[in-house]
Amino acid sequence: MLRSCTAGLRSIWALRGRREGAPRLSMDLQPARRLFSTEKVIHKDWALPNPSWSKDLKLLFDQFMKKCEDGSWERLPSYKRRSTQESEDFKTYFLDPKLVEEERLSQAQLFTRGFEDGLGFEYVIFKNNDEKRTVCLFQGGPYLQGVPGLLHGGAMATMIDIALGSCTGGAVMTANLNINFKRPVPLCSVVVINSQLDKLEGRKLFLSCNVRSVDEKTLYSEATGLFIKLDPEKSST
Ligand SMILES: CCCCCCCCCCCCCCCCCC(=O)SCCNC(=O)CCNC(=O)[C@H](O)C(C)(C)COP(=O)(O)OP(=O)(O)OC[C@H]1O[C@@H](n2cnc3c(N)ncnc32)[C@H](O)[C@@H]1OP(=O)(O)O
Repeated sequence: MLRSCTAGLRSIWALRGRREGAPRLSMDLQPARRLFSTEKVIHKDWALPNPSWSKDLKLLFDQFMKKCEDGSWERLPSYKRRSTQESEDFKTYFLDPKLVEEERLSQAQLFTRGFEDGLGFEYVIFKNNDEKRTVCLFQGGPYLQGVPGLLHGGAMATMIDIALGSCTGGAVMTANLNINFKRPVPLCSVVVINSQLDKLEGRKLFLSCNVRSVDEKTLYSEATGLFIKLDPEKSST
């Protein structure tokens, strides 16, 4: 497993920088072109295959894309940054302007999308709206190591949080996350996170998920989460 991971790393480094394109632009470019390139990076959809994806991940991706054809499933796009409108909406709930400098905020990005291709979180989420459930395909790269050769539990927790959150829609916050780690996840392997909305009670959304190997034989983790719809009348900070 580690050998294939090293081989993967070599090709990852060879490809390094190609995905975003923009950072490789030389500094003598006109400001307008730089701005255009930056915009392209911000609006790039990261939930699409790239050369670091393993055969398993690509195969599962293709299977779910087929399921999307009749409209029962949809692939959720994933961006590094929220749109200006979304950010403004969220600010009304909890962002005290005194807490984060505007300049810092302009640099903010979703941390799961902050790694080079294949080194961190590679994932895509498919949603079935009628059944109120999602399937997240996740390949955790070598920079997410905890115990040597294994995925860090915090990285798994992050993906579980995102997978459960993707079942909710709208402005919510995680209030409680409860995870049972049953088997360690090999680094660079692909896991499937099946999440569902179990119960909606006022502003409270109760969700659960399991994390399995691609062949479904290994149950890596089980988790439950409580998400709370934000109340526009209340500030959370
Ligand atoms: C613009 C949005 C765009 C969305 C796009 C969607 C795109 C989908 C795809 C991407 C998905 C990404 C997901 C990302 C997920 C990341 C989430 C985080 O990291 S979040 C970061 C990590 N999270 C944080 O930092 C959250 C920090 N915590 C908070 O901000 C607040 O505690 C709160 C907002 C969670 C609730 O506050 P508040 O609104 O004042 O609510 P109350 O106190 O009034 O309670 C209401 C009800 O809930 C009960 N209840 C509450 N808590 C618990 C609990 N723990 N245990 C049990 N119960 C609890 C409470 O008893 C009451 O019940 P009842 O009496 O009605 O029966």
